[in-house]
Amino acid sequence: MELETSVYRPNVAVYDSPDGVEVRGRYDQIFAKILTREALSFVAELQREFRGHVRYAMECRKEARRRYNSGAVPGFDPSTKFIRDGDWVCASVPPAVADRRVEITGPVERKMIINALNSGAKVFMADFEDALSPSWENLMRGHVNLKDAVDGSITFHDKSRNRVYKLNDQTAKLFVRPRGWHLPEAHILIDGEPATGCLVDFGLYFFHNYAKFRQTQGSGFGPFFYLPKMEHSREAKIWNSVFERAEKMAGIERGSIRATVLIETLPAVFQMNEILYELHDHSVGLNCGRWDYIFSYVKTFQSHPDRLLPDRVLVGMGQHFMRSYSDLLIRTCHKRGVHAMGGMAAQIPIRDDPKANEMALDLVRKDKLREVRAGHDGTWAAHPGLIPICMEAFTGHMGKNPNQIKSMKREDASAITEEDLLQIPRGVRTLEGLRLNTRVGIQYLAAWLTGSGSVPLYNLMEDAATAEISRVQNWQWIRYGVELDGDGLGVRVSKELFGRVVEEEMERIEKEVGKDKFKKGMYKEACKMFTKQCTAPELDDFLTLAVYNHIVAHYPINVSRL
Ligand SMILES: CC(=O)SCCNC(=O)CCNC(=O)[C@H](O)C(C)(C)COP(=O)(O)OP(=O)(O)OC[C@H]1O[C@@H](n2cnc3c(N)ncnc32)[C@H](O)[C@@H]1OP(=O)(O)O
Ligand SMILES: O=CC(=O)O
Ligand SMILES: [Mg+2]
Repeated sequence: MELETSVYRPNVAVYDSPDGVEVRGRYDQIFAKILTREALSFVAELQREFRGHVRYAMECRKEARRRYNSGAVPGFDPSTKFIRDGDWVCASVPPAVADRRVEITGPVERKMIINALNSGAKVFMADFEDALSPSWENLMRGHVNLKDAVDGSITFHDKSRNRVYKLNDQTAKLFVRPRGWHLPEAHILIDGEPATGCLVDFGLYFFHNYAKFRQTQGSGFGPFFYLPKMEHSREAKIWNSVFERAEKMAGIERGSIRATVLIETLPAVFQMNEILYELHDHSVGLNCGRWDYIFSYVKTFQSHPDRLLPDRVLVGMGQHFMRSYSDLLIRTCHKRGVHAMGGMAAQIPIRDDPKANEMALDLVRKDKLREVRAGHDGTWAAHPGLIPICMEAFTGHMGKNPNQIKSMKREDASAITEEDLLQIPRGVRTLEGLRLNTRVGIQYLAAWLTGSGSVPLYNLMEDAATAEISRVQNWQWIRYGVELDGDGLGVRVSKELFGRVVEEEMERIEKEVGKDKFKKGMYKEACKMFTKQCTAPELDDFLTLAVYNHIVAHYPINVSRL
């Protein structure tokens, strides 16, 4: 089916919402096939049953932050030692996804979904999170696209190239990543309050696709999910209950739904066993979400000027704290019988410069070889052009074995300590680091405000997670008047210096993108928002949450109640 959304005509049609549910997003006949009364009722049930738990979990995050801001550091929880020491395993891996050596990721955009499913990767993670700007249009089109993808009917006509895209016979297995617990969905009110974004993403996708997915993709299991940005196992416990609730509603076996949790916050690295324990029969592993993890390191230690990061480009997987995190994740997953997935190298193919392209591909190759040699069972690719390199690295090492769960136990990694996981990364801080953070942060935000959640910038993939690093690092450097020790100038970061950097980088952006695009884009608005966030007295928790209102488009309040 080709997706053609219709033109908005006020007051002619409304979504058929159940009691207590109000849809404030634009009406569209195509969206109405997703926002059915039954699907909205399911989302409302999830919201009503779990909103108290979510609220409590978010309060606990705030409480933990208060402790870290008063000097505490995260660590293993003595009260759950029995879980870490216990001899238990998760449910066995579903055969359909035993082999996940290369997973491609991307936003739930129509052409990209088809390209990703056809890419030759074993898995496609369709993203409502880091790679998506969660506007109403993007979200609803995303659901329409996924439904068409799961039932196999998805097509796309690229009119400019007169090219029709459709699915190959063999496609990647689909995982869906809903938003994090912290994000609301302001276009759907339940009992007068914005719904929890991830319950909307999960609920709508599950409701419409579970049956077909289990028949065609999951060989009796599924649907499959990736779960982002959790900070504690109590958040995994909520997901586990959501899954049980969904399975009950659908009348399918407990343990059908499977999820891989991204370990991408610093507190969560101390909770990996506990997270797997909570999800148990619903788990299919953990993944190293390295970019959010770096962001979370800065956020957790926002008030610890003795734990500053060096320039963003220097915080790679070679840093002791990053290597320890990935090694302990492998050890934990393999002890519990599930996949230990690697992460995303930020390099993407560079079309117009063969030498630079070769260097970028070589960095990806090295990163993937490090992962497979360490014992990871698979990895992420941001672009179809990287799949052959990732495949080669993993297949070269694993051969025909679908994974390394049994063969790479990594018992040596049991010795990893809290000190290893928290070790301060080494490297210098430079004015160029401050400039790059600023240039990237502003351009990413400008893209996000206009509907793009992942973009190529300076030959790297940038998404919400990578942009967050730029924002929080700038904030911390300004806050503590950090000395930029890497360029021999000994300059200290101040609001004045940052102000000058912003001005100069905006001029540079204008030159780079061209006057016309600069004028038509949202660079000035993005600059204002980014500057405000970097200089705020208190660090905002999330960039995308702080600016979310700018992409909320409520249609006439009375429309859904006519
Ligand atoms: C930290 C994290 O959370 S990582 C996970 C979240 N981030 C992501 O998923 C990023 C995914 N990747 C992307 O969004 C894109 O690759 C970008 C933005 C980085 C680069 O995009 P572009 O510059 O447009 O790529 P490019 O022009 O080289 O694309 C070439 C082709 O590959 C396709 N393509 C590029 N990336 C992807 C992808 N991830 N999935 C599917 N197809 C893709 C394009 O659609 C295009 O197809 P076409 O030739 O049929 O028109
Ligand atoms: O979601 C992945 C990350 O690296 O962040
Ligand atoms: Mg992430």
